[in-house]
Amino acid sequence: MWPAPEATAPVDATVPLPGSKSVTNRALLLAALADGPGEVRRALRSRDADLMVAALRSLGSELIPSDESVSGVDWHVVPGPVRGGASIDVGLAGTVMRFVPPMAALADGEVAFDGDPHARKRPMGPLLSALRTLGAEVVGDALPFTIRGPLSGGEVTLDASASSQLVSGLLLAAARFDKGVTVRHNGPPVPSMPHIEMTVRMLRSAGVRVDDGERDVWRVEPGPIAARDLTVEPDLSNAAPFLAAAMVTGGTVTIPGWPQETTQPGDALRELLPRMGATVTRVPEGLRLTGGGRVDGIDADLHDVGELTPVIAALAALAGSPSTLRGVAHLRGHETDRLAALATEINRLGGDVSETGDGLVIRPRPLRAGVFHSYADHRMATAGAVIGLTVPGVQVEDIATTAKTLPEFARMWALMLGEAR
Ligand SMILES: O=C(O)C1=C[C@@H](OP(=O)(O)O)[C@@H](O)[C@H](O)C1
Ligand SMILES: C=C(OP(=O)(O)O)C(=O)O
Repeated sequence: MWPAPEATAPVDATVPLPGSKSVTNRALLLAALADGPGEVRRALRSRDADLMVAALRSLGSELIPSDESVSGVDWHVVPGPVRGGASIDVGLAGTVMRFVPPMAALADGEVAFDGDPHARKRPMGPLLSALRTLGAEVVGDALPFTIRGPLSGGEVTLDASASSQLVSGLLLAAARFDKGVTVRHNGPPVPSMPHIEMTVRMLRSAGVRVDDGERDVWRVEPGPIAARDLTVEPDLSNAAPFLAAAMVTGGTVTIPGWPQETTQPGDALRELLPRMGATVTRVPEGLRLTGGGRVDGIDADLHDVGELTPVIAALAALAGSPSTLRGVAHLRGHETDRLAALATEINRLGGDVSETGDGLVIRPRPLRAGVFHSYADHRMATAGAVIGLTVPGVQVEDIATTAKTLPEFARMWALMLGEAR
């Protein structure tokens, strides 16, 4: 149990954030598939990133760290032929469970995958069926499963409405398939499209030809993936709880190094948080948010930026008017069923949250002390921390689960509050 610190004054802090999980894990995998040694700088060090590093090493690449500090690590990556015989632990990392199997299908031996208990429930079926269609032998439709390549590539249709990562995973390794790949989505809209855009842009930056001109169709041409020297952007989704702290305390938080242009969904905070009453400006130091002393409810479709939902829901629970969050049915397949978890935990503290088919309706009520469970979900834990800023006596269970993407969270939170004025 972590007694969530209450804010005694408006926060006034600059919060440097480590690298993006999504960029780090794509960059490492592309470096391991590249045509020569490359560098991934200021990479995130966290459970999900460590699992990716271990997976790539067990498939035959060398990853050598240098310049390691709390803000990240520089990796020198020496790609090797993709080899079978490995057993890969994906933990609870969507980026490992969906991005590594298509790469493993390049090996001509068997590769076994398993993960945390809840990882076995996360959607994998459409990706594993796609790998079968493309020529791999796959045993299993969810974790645990085994893959035996090599596959040849070609055309495949899948329903990616459960997760954009099902598409990203296929695209990331596809230039190394003999025939490349054409992926067609057929089903309800794909969530988290900015993450597919991130995949496409990172492939193009590595010299891979990608055609995404037709809606829901992606074509990756076979060819080399160029070795690169890449610096990872700060994780903008992990900016959410810190920016939220400025909102609920009527303070100011500055995030250094906010990119001018990015495919990270966290960039949508610049638009969403002003709709909830914040003032957001770009300053020479980075992105600055100032809270107005009160939080407004919001009606928002978060389909493209689902990973922001837990912190937005926490803010909504502390707002002065009701909120409706829509378009996020796929959050039921995230680290936990996030819609059920948010409703249960906010209601446990005296809130009034109901689940809809694709989101949440949140009617603010005065909240009281109690335990906020995190369900092994880093973003549930940070949502609990936000609520605890203004509700005395909130205890967040398993704050250590923030290590999935931000191992230093509790220390950074204390540091931010220490800078309160
Ligand atoms: O490709 C990625 O890096 C991610 C894609 C999204 O997954 P879903 O499409 O499953 O929401 C996002 O929620 C996740 O945190 C990271
Ligand atoms: C959904 C998330 O993670 P994952 O990469 O495991 O899907 C997330 O970080 O919010």
